Amino acid sequence: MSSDLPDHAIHLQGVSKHYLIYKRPEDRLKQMIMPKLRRVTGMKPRKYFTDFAAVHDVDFTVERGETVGIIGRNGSGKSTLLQMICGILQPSSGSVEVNGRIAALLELGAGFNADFTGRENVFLNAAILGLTREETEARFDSIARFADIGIFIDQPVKTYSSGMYVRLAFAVAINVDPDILVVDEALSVGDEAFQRKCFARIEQIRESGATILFVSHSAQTIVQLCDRAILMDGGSKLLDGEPKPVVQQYQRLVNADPVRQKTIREEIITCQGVPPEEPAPPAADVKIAPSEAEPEAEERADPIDPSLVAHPKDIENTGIVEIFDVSLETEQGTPVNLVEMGQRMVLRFQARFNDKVDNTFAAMAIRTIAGLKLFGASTRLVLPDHPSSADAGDVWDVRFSFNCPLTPGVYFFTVAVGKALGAGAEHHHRIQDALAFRVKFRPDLVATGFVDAGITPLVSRIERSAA
Ligand SMILES: Nc1ncnc2c1ncn2[C@@H]1O[C@H](COP(=O)(O)OP(=O)(O)OP(=O)(O)O)[C@@H](O)[C@H]1O
Repeated sequence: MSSDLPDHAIHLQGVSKHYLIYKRPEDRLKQMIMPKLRRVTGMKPRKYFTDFAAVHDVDFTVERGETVGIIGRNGSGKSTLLQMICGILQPSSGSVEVNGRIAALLELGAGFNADFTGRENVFLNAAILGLTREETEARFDSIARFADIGIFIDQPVKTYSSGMYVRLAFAVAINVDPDILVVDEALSVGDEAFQRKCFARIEQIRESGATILFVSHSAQTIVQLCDRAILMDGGSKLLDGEPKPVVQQYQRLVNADPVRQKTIREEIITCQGVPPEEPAPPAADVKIAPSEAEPEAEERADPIDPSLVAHPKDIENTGIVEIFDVSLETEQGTPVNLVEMGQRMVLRFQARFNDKVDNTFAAMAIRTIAGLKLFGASTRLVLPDHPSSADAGDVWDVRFSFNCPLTPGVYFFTVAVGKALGAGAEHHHRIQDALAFRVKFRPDLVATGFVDAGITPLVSRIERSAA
C-alpha cells in the first residue's frame, strides 16, 4: 500500500448525477430536433424529458484507514455514488477526488469481459488496477486458490454462475493490495462459507490500513464492520455518523408506513440522527409472562448439509500442538451441521502434542459470517480435574457441550490450544473457521439478533379507542 498519500482517501463535494428520463423512445429524437426548430421559428423551446437526480449534492470525506458503510433503501443512489467514486460514471456536477489504488467489487456484470476466460479476466482486471503482468503472475495462484472455482478458471466467464463470478471478482479485488476497497453488496451472492472467507479477508485488509467503502442493506454488517455510516435516501445524504444511530434511523425509515416516511425523513434531517423522544409507555402496557421451557429439539433425519463447508485457516501455529478431527456432534455422538435452536450440541476436537507444554488450555469461540465473536469458552482458569500439562506424544480429546442459544443462520467455530501466561495466553494452534453449522429456521421465532435469550413478550390492550 502506498504511504505517501494524502490523509483523505475519498473526497466528494457537491456531487450530483442526473439522468434525463424520456417517457417514450420517440421523445429522445424529438428532444434532439424540436428545440432547435422551435428556436429557429422564434418559439420557446420545450423539454421532452424529465430530469431525475439519482444522486443529489452529496458531500463527504473518507479518511485513510476508515471503514465507511453506506446504507439506504432501494434506489437511494448508493450504487450510483460508488460508480462515480470508482470512475465508472462521471458526475453531472461536483467533484470526486480519490487518492490511492482503488479496487472495486460492484454489481455483477461490471468489470469482466464475458467472452474472456477467468484467467484472462484476472490479468485484464489486474492490469486495469495497475499491476504489471509479472506482479499478476506472482499472485495468480493465490487469486485462483481464493476463488476456488476449479477448471472453470479456463472457461469463458459467460458460462459462470453468479456465485462463481463473484468468487473470481472478489479474489482479484482483494489480492491487488488496494489502498481503497469498494464493495457493493456483491458478497451476498456467494454462499455463507465464501462470505465468511471474504469478511475475514476484508478484516485483514482493514487491519493493514486500507480504506473500505461498503454498501449493504444489512444493518448488522454495517454496525460490525464500519467506523462510520452514511444514510442515503432519494439520492441525498440524510445522515453521516456513528454506525449504530445511523442504522437505527435507516430501520425507522425502512419499516415506517409509507404515509409516515416523509415525516421521518424530515425528522432525520433536522435532528441529525437523534430520534425524537418517544413517550414512555404506561407501566401496564407490557406484561412479561413467566418463561416457558424450550421444547425438546427433535433430531432430524438428515442432520448434515454436505454443501455447508468452512474454509479453515491457521491463525497461529507454533508446531508444538496440532489440532485435528474437529467435529460437531449431538450428545449421542451423531455428527451434525444442521441444528435446532436450543439443541444440545458438542464441539469436539483432538490435540496432539509434539513437545512438553505446561499450563495448557483448550478454547473455542463462535463467530458470525461477518466475523463478530458471539461467545466462547476456555479451560484456562477452571476445571482442576482436567490435564493442565502435556508431554510430547500426548493426545487430548476436547469436548465443549452447550445448548445452542443462537437464532437461525450460519455460524463458524474457532478452536485453539495454548499455554496460559499469567493474565495472557499464547496459542500453539488456533484454527479460525474450523467448522461451520447452520441453526435451522423456526417460524415462531420471537428473538431478534443472534442470541435467543428466551424472552417471552406479552402485549395487552389496556384501553380501546372510541372510534
Ligand atoms: N442509467 C440510468 N438511467 C436512469 N435512471 C437510473 C440509471 N441508473 C440508475 N438510475 C436510477 O437512479 C436511482 C438510484 O439508483 P442506484 O442503483 O444508485 O440505487 P441503489 O441505492 O444502489 O439501489 P439498490 O439498493 O436497489 O441497489 C434509482 O431510482 C435508479 O432507477
